[in-house]
Formats: sequence, structure tokens, C-alpha cells
Amino acid sequence: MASPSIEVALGERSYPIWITTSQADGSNPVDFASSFQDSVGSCSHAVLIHDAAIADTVANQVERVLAGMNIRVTNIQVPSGETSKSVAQLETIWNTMLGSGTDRQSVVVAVGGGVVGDLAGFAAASFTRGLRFVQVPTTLLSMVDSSVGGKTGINLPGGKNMVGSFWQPQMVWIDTQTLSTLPDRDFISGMAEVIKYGVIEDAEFFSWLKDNTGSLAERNPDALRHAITRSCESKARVVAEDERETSGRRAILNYGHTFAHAIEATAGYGVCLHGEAVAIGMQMAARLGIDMELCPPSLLEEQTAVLEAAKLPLVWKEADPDQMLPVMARDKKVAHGKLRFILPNRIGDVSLVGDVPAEKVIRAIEACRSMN
Ligand SMILES: NC(=O)c1ccc[n+]([C@@H]2O[C@H](COP(=O)([O-])OP(=O)(O)OC[C@H]3O[C@@H](n4cnc5c(N)ncnc54)[C@H](O)[C@@H]3O)[C@@H](O)[C@H]2O)c1
Ligand SMILES: O=C(O)C(=O)C[C@@H](O)[C@H](O)[C@H](O)COP(=O)(O)O
Ligand SMILES: [Zn+2]
Repeated sequence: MASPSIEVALGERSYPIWITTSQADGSNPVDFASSFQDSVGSCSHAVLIHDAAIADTVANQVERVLAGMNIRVTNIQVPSGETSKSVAQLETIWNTMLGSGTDRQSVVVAVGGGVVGDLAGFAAASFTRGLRFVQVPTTLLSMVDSSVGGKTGINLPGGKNMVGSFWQPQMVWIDTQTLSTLPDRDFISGMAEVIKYGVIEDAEFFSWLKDNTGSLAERNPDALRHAITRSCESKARVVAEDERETSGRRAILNYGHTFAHAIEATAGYGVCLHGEAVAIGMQMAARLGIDMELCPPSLLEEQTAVLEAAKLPLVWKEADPDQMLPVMARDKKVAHGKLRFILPNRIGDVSLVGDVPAEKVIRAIEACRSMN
């Protein structure tokens, strides 16, 4: 059997990330069935939780492979969009699992973007106190970020990802070919998390991105494969150092997110896509870093150039500190009632910073209401 592209090294919870590209005739250089068997072990029942947008394509293909392995499949379709990361959808999934004879030996297979991955992952973590699960990400964002690392969960109206758990998958299966049907807006949204890795811990990758955002926008297969591999390597490295965000190392993956999550929640989930909000949040964080004299103004210029080249939004006209600050106060990095931010030192290096004056946070938010 071929070797996985990347291993997430977490001791007994270690798992492979396969990065492959299926061919025009539907064949794949790596066999899904044997990879599944190798990572999951014995399985007679799978709960296939999938996004409605890929029901007739990727989800159907996965279902056929599982059926060919003599695995009984329970299909659960989730409506597309951020609002599906909800208590109501989770309850529907739990009840369908209960009604279909799901037991502790069943395996959840999440097929879709970050919404389905986070939701199905939490359903797996919580049903009968924990089922094995597999991630089959079908968006750029889910391939480079959400399918790796085991953060699962749902939103509450007042806070993103407020209920969830750390629950690692048995394997991550990335077929870059599935991106061919992804709408441009969702592809561009995923680019924010790709660029994030360059700023937080991989300066060489950031330089590569400066020259290659055009090829990525055209979905050049080699460029895509490089960006996905490099991003997954970054994520796997950070997660292996700090699986449950206890030492602070994993918190670097939250660069821009304190602002981003407040934008998403105050706008109403799904109005500003997660990656779009992350891009705007990265701009706010860079401005705050400059105001705190942690990084030079040139960092913001470099970051702006790459985000702009990727066609990401950089301003949020509705940005209102009075609305955002109460939501930010519920950020998961808050410690002893105080906000903490991931702020840049230089390209490729960021730090977790507490004691940030509120007036500087407000200035950073207000500066991103318009391009200046
Ligand atoms: N767990 C984590 O570590 C982590 C990391 C980053 C983001 N997230 C979460 O991920 C979510 C965003 O994920 P996303 O950007 O993948 O959004 P998404 O899951 O909403 O998918 C984006 C859109 O693409 C459609 N789609 C999915 N695959 C498709 C395909 N192959 N072809 C055509 N359409 C397709 C979906 O129907 C949806 O409309 C947010 O909820 C965010 O909080 C989680
Ligand atoms: O994996 C992580 O850790 C991240 O922070 C990755 C983020 O891109 C992602 O959006 C994550 O869901 C945010 O986590 P949260 O703990 O702030 O909800
Ligand atoms: Zn994110």
C-alpha cells in the first residue's frame, strides 16, 4: 500500500492524511477502500453525513465504495451553509443515528466542507460517548484546515464553535479533484487559511504564495497540491505540539480569529464566510500588532498584497466595536476574564499576547471599516 502524504503524530491517536487526485476515469492512484480499512479496521456500519451540494457526486462515490466493502450505510444529508452548525441539526443527526441502529462499532464518515466536518465530528464525539470517524473534506478550507486537528463543534447564536470537543479522526482523505465543482467564493474563502499558515509559521511558504496566488486562483493542480500539502504539514506540526491548545502553541492557528468570529456572529452566520472573516480579522490583528509596536508596518503591506491577490475582502463596513467587543469577550482564548490575541512579530512568527488596551482593539476594528 502507498504511504500517506502526512502523518498527524499524536501517539495512539495518530492518523494519516492522504492527499490524492482522482483521474478523469474516476480511478485514484491511492485506493480509498484499503486506506479506510487500514485506518479504521473492522466496520459493518457507516453513518455517511454529507453536504447537500455534493450528494450526487463525492458522497455518492464514497457510498458506493463503502457498500462495495459490505458496509451498511446510513445516509444523512445536511443543508449547505454555516447555519447547519446548530443544535437543531445535531439533534436531527443524533435521532437519525439512534433510529438506524448506530452502535459503538459504527463509523461516521463526514463528506463536505468545514461545516459538515465540524458538525459530523461532534456527532461522532458525542453519540454513545464517542464513535470512530473519517474526514473526507471537499472544500479548500476543509482540506487545509478544518479536517485536520480534531476541533469539532457547533455554533451558538452568540458565539462561534461554542459547544464542541477535541475528537480526532481515524484518517483524512483529500481528493483535490473534488475542488473542480467548488464555487469561486468558497475557494477564495479557503485561501485565507492557506495564507494564514505563511504568516504564523512558514515564511518560506508565504514567499511562495506571493508568486503563486494567480496559479492557485486558476486551480493549477500542481500549485494546489503544493499549497494543500504545505498547509496540512503546518497544521499537523502545530497540533502534534499542542493537541488541546493547552500550552498556547496551538493558539497560533487562531490568528485573526478573535475578530473573525465576532464578525461572523454579529453579521449573522453565513453572511460573511469564515475565510472572508479570517482575512479581515488578520488585517485587524496586523494593525493591532503595529499599534502595539510588535511588528513593522511593512508586515501589513505584505499581508495586504497577498490577501488582495487572492481576491479576499479586506474591509468590513459594518464593523462596530460596540457589537463586536461583547462577542469577543467570549473568545476561547480569554483567560481570567482578559482577552488574548495572536499578534504578528514578523512574517512566519506570531505570539499570544494578553494585556491589550481596549482603545487599541477598537482602533484596529475601526481601521478596517474602509480601505485606507
Ligand atoms: N475544525 C477546525 O479546525 C476548523 C478550521 C477552520 C474552519 N472551520 C470551520 O469550517 C467552516 C467553514 O468551512 P468551509 O469553508 O468548507 O464551508 P462549508 O462547509 O460551508 O462549504 C462551503 C460551501 O461549499 C459547498 N461545497 C462543499 N464542497 C463542495 C464541492 N466539492 N463542490 C461544490 N460545492 C461544495 C457547500 O455546500 C457550501 O455551500 C466554518 O464553520 C469554520 O468555523 C473549522
Ligand atoms: O485548529 C485550530 O486550532 C484553529 O484555531 C483553526 C481555525 O482555523 C478554526 O477556525 C477553528 O475552528 C477555530 O477554533 P476556536 O477554538 O477558536 O473555535
Ligand atoms: Zn479558521
